Amino acid sequence: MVGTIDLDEEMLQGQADIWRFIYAFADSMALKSVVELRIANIIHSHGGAVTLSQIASCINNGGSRTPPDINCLSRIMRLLVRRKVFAVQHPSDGGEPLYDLTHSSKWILHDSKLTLAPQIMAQTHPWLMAPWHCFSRCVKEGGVAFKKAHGSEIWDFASEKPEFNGLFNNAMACTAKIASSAIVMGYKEGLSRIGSLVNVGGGTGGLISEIVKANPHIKGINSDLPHVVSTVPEYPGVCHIGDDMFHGIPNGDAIIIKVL
Ligand SMILES: C[S@@+](CC[C@H](N)C(=O)[O-])C[C@H]1O[C@@H](n2cnc3c(N)ncnc32)[C@H](O)[C@@H]1O
Repeated sequence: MVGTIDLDEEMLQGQADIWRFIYAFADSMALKSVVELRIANIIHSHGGAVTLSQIASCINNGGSRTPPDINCLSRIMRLLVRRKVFAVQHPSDGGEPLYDLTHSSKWILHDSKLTLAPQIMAQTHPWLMAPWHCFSRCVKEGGVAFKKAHGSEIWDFASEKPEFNGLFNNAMACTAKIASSAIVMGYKEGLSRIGSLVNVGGGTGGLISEIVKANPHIKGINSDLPHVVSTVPEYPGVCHIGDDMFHGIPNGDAIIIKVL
């Protein structure tokens, strides 16, 4: 048995840190719940700060006659106010607190051009959470956490499960959209000098389509695995090629690879 612990100030701080780590997942779970409930969109659609009752009245309960649990909602919102995802004002007349968006919650609006909502839904989904439970096995046995959790590599799993394929590709597409304007600006000069560009592992093609939109002289080629390109939308000036990059990469003047 390890010796007794001397509970001095540093040990107590150490204990507090461990409790914080134990419940660190609560932040992402609370975030997931407000994305599922579309709380940021509800506040946004009111055009300003709103009460919890107003928010609750707009939650889509899927036709259920049970009203949303405001007490539960208030606890989730209290945590996310603390994390600065939402802001709260307490009216001086003692009226109900008013909740508003912050710079963080503007990133979790559904259907916004720049949003991280699909990324939150993917990363907090049990499919993508399960591998995190396999870290110690990875240390003991070696190997990849995703395969330990699901029995197959992530890309094979995606090709067999359309729902996971969609969830993952939407998450990638939203982050590609966020980065695309910086890439278009950052590589402006290089892009002006090429006639064709291949995005290897380009997912659903959002990045290459933005590059081609800003540089219509470029022929864009989006290359990814067949189960990904079979679901992608058409973009003017972009063709999609479904292949394994280890078997070959389509010809082009230049290639771009982002997060592979
Ligand atoms: C992490 S995602 C990134 C997607 C995109 N590049 C982005 O930044 O949003 C990795 C992509 O690589 C693709 N990929 C994985 N293995 C591949 C392979 N062997 N050949 C072609 N694409 C592959 C996946 O299907 C997926 O779309």
